[in-house]
Amino acid sequence: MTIKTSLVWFRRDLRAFDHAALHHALRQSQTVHCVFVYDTAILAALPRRDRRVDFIHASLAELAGELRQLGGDLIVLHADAAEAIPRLAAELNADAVFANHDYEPQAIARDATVAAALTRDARLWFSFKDQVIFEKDEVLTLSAKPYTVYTPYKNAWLKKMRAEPGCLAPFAIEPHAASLAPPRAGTPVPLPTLGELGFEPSNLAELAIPTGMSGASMLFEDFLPRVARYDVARDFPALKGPSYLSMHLRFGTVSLRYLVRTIVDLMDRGGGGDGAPVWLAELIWRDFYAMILYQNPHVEGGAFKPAYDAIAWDTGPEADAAFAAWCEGRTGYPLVDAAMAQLNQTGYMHNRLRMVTACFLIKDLGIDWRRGEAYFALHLNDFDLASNNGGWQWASSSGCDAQPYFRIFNPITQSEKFDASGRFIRRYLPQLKALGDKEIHAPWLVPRMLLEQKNIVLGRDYPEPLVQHDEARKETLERYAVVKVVA
Ligand SMILES: Cc1cc2nc3c(=O)[nH]c(=O)nc-3n(C[C@H](O)[C@H](O)[C@H](O)COP(=O)(O)OP(=O)(O)OC[C@H]3O[C@@H](n4cnc5c(N)ncnc54)[C@H](O)[C@@H]3O)c2cc1C
Repeated sequence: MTIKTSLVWFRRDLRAFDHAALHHALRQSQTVHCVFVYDTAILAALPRRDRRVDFIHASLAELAGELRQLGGDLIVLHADAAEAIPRLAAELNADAVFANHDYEPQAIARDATVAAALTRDARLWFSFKDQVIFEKDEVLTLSAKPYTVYTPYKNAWLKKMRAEPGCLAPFAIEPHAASLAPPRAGTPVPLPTLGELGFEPSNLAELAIPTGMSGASMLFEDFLPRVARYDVARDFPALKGPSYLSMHLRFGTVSLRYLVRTIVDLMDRGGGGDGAPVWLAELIWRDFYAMILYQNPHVEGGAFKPAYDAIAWDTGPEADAAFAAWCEGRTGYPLVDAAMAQLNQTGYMHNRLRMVTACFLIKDLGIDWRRGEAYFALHLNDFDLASNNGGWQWASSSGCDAQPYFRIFNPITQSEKFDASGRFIRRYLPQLKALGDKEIHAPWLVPRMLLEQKNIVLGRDYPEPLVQHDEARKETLERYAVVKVVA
């Protein structure tokens, strides 16, 4: 079928290469327009200084530039996307709109609204898998059911990837770029400024967080020589262990197919050491959680295992005060507080620390995991509903393949093990700098006199611990007794 005019709607796929929707639109259409919508339905809930909006803003400038290099253009709107896309399709007289799949419940509902409006206008809606390698029900158990346990899912995923190598093939853009619609009369229109969108610049540039396709490529180049040691280095927050690509995967400034292809090729050539398969396994976790959310939309707001919804969490002013202390990094547990400072100052948090802080909120403070999930959603640069929910439900033991409810991280032991010399803690809690490597993990255990010598007064320079871990642990085991029978 040849379509006269199409519109490609960019969402979480801000790149001009290896792009499923753009590839299909170009191959099937005579003329292809491209659009990105700053969706007021999403932006309304965000703080006015948001690194993600900054990131999108910078990444769109690069995307628009790339599309122009290819002979096309990027239309950028600031509107309610569900109304704006059918309206723009009508204005352009587009016969079809192309986009890539999204698996979040609100996005699925929005896309259904757009598709219905297009159909009413006798236009077509096409969407494609792009942000994951395998989606929906592509990886099923032998009894044709969705997996709920990660390791067998991973094995089936790997087997399918080997059996169908085409799943990693790139969706070429350049050879088909002649179909891109040239800039319309009166264009290029300058992209809206952050101010015009109602936002202020965040500290993204100050943090030197690389943006756009070039930023993603730079991070991956930097990571490749380190991948062989990823299996070890990834657990120590003071080290440059992981790839820092999560924000790019979130906004699609990098192609997941390219990442997987590169790592698999490396492994096939005997490279990548012990780290490459571990890193690949993390990318598979991402597919796994996207599949879990798609198959079980009830996880947004409720426990994957419904029995866990019966747990009574602490509420009221004391719980609110404890939650505020956790958010602001004032729990008195240095590793937890340093991790929260990292999140609050940079929007990133190391994976080990996401586990530690989540576990602390739920199992030391007795606070509903959904409150922590929402806080992360607001502050994480890489916030992704599926992975964030999966991570929180893992920590609260309510998720698929979660840690057992009786497994409760000891925040001091975690600190001694994964930040033994306190390097990470000192980076974010300079007021504890003077403490020794052994003392820094639990300052309240350090004799007062010694603290005084170091000019540290608990309660003045750093908080007393909010709870005693051993007592909190006992309370948590009692709290979880309601699920014991079904766990
Ligand atoms: C409570 C909690 C909340 C989380 N929230 C998010 C979130 O909102 N967005 C997000 O992308 N990740 C989330 N994660 C997963 C993980 O912490 C981050 O993906 C990782 O820290 C990002 O850093 P990186 O890119 O350097 O990762 P790397 O270690 O380099 O891993 C490479 C990529 O694999 C994927 N990945 C790694 N670990 C996981 C995982 N456990 N689950 C799913 N995908 C994974 C990410 O896309 C990541 O960019 C969460 C984990 C927990 C425990």
